[in-house]
Amino acid sequence: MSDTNKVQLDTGVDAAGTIDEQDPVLIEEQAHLDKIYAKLSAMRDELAAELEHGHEGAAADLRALSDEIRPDFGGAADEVMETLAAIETLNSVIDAYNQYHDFSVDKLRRLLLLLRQPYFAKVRLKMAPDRPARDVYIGAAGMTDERSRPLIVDWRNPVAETYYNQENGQTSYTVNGRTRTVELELRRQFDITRNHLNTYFDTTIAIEDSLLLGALRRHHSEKLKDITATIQREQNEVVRHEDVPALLVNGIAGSGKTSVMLQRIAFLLYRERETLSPSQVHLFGPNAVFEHYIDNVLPSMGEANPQVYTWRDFCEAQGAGGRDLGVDTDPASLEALEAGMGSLFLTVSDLREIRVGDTVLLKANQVEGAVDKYARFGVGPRFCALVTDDLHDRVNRRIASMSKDEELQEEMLGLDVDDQVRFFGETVSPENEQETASLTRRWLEQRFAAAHDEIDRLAWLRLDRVAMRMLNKPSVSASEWLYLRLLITGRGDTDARYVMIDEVQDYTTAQLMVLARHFSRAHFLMLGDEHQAIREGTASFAQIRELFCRTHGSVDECRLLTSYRSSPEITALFSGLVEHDEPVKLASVHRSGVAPHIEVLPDRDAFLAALRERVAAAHDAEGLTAVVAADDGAVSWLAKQLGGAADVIKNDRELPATGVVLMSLRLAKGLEFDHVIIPDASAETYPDTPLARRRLYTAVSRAMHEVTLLAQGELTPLVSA
Ligand SMILES: Nc1ncnc2c1ncn2[C@@H]1O[C@H](COP(=O)(O)OP(=O)(O)OP(=O)(O)O)[C@@H](O)[C@H]1O
Repeated sequence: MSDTNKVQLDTGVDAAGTIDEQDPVLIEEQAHLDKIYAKLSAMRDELAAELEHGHEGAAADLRALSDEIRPDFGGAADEVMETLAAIETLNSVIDAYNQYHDFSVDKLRRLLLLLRQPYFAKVRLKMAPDRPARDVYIGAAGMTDERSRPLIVDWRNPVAETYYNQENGQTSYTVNGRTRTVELELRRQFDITRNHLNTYFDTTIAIEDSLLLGALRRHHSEKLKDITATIQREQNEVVRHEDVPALLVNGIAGSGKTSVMLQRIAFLLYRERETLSPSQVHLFGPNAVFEHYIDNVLPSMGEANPQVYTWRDFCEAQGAGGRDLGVDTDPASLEALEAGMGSLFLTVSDLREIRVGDTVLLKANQVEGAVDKYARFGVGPRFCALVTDDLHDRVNRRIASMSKDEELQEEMLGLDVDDQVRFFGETVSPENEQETASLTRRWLEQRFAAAHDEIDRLAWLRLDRVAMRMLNKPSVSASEWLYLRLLITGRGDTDARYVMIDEVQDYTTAQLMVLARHFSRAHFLMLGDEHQAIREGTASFAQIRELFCRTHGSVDECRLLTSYRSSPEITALFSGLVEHDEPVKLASVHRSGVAPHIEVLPDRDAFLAALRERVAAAHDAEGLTAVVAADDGAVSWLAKQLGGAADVIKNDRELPATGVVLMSLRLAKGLEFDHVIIPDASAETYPDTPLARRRLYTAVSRAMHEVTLLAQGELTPLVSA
């Protein structure tokens, strides 16, 4: 936080930290809270009762309405019309009930959220010089009273921007693209638990975020928490950023990138609630431990989680699993595939028959027939769409001819009652040859429905073989396979609206090329820290910018330069590791803490004794300590040496709240701990190379309050003892 930020002026707490019960502001605000809390409670009770009775009422109404409908499709035209009209009425009544029900359930969800903490701030705003100022209370959700007057405004509402701007006096907010200038007379923060006002903070001269400092004093928690009440100004610029095709956030370790990304998802789900569903938002994280770490944030804000993947999950979901994952694929090979499309011709050995189980529905030469028919268009999206349609037709024709096969007809006639009901919705007894054939066809269509899915997922094309030939390589990676499929089909996920990539500095240009093409219509939010690129060969921010300018037209950028995680001492240690030509000034908002402990041990015995001593001490301390080793080999060796003293974290494990864990740097990505012990801070593991520098920066910056570096033999030249 900058030096210009001053301590707040008024609070309900005196210098000794005791609450002044006589403080008139505290009394007035507690009275307001009592009133709002009582209203929220009454609304909750009323709505819960209404929903309960509504269920019974709705069920009775629907029964009565459906009793009135006499299905009559065989009678005169006007009777049929009448029946159809009655069904339509019934459907619209059901829709109305559903809408009412959805609205009520959503309102109840908001009420329950607010009853935990009705609001966390208020701003007093003068909307126009000749109008009196009005108070706006801001909370995790919005709520109006029975006359539609706002009781609490959602933090994502445009007017709440005046709180996050952290400006006193003249400030502004944007509604529907128009900027409104207003006068902020008061910005008051509240610490509230249910109906109890613990304290408040007024920030009337310059802004210091007292709530933030309070929030940061706490210990590590096993799950990341939302930061709704304390989003800082630079972070708010990302959360409320206008909707652009690609937004790249470059932020130092602990600057809140992950938190900001989740707040932005909540913001988008609110602002676009009419059209955006969480399933249209895709989030890429570094590993499964991280996935568990963040999975509570959106639900705690009353929003559903998006689709979360690691690169591996994505490849597997796309059917590209089982290959090398392509994290080292050279972008040049994807470019070579693209360049090779113009001269690509398919031969019969590139094609595969279409089968379901043991039944071959189309032989490879029949598939070749479809391919040859459209070869003149050249292999690509148009060709692919035409071949696909043709293959669907061929499968349908094949099923039609199979339905005349006597053996298959016999098989259909022999279906037991359960299967008949499953396939036809009723039991059947065909009366003539035509009916038998028609039922056999319906049955075969369902039995071989998977053939159509196979056609759509390009099972008829031996993509690996084609790619190997184009690249002249003995095998292809998942990245190459996926990219070629995208080039041929021209379509990835066209329904996706937003793709969020956390830790983007760990992706290669090739991986990002695949994602940019797969989610070609989606808007991207990419967040990362170039100093935390822990693998060789990943994309630089300049390369990311260049790629997305090409694929998405433009890239907007935001920077986050304050660490909200680490103490000033730890921030100084990891910012000292940033390569020197970078003119960045990194800051911590924390009060001073403990100096880093750096110890060089002469031999293995001395090293292990020191490590065991530190681990034992960590068990007695509060919070969670992580021993972060450079790689999996080091983790195995240390696990043996430490015995049960440290809990080894492998992929897909949740973090405990306290104790000591042992994990590799790769898995520690994106996480944080009260205390980090780096057991291999030697010159051998962390030599003076740019990669080792970034790896050490990443390891050190996982620490909130304490960091210990132990080196056996020579200390890494990157730090001084
Ligand atoms: N505005 C804020 N208010 C309260 N806490 C915050 C705020 N911003 C960040 N934090 C806290 O700081 C810590 C770091 O945040 P986060 O993990 O989102 O940072 P990051 O930039 O993704 O870190 P890294 O890149 O090092 O993994 C978290 O504990 C988060 O809750």
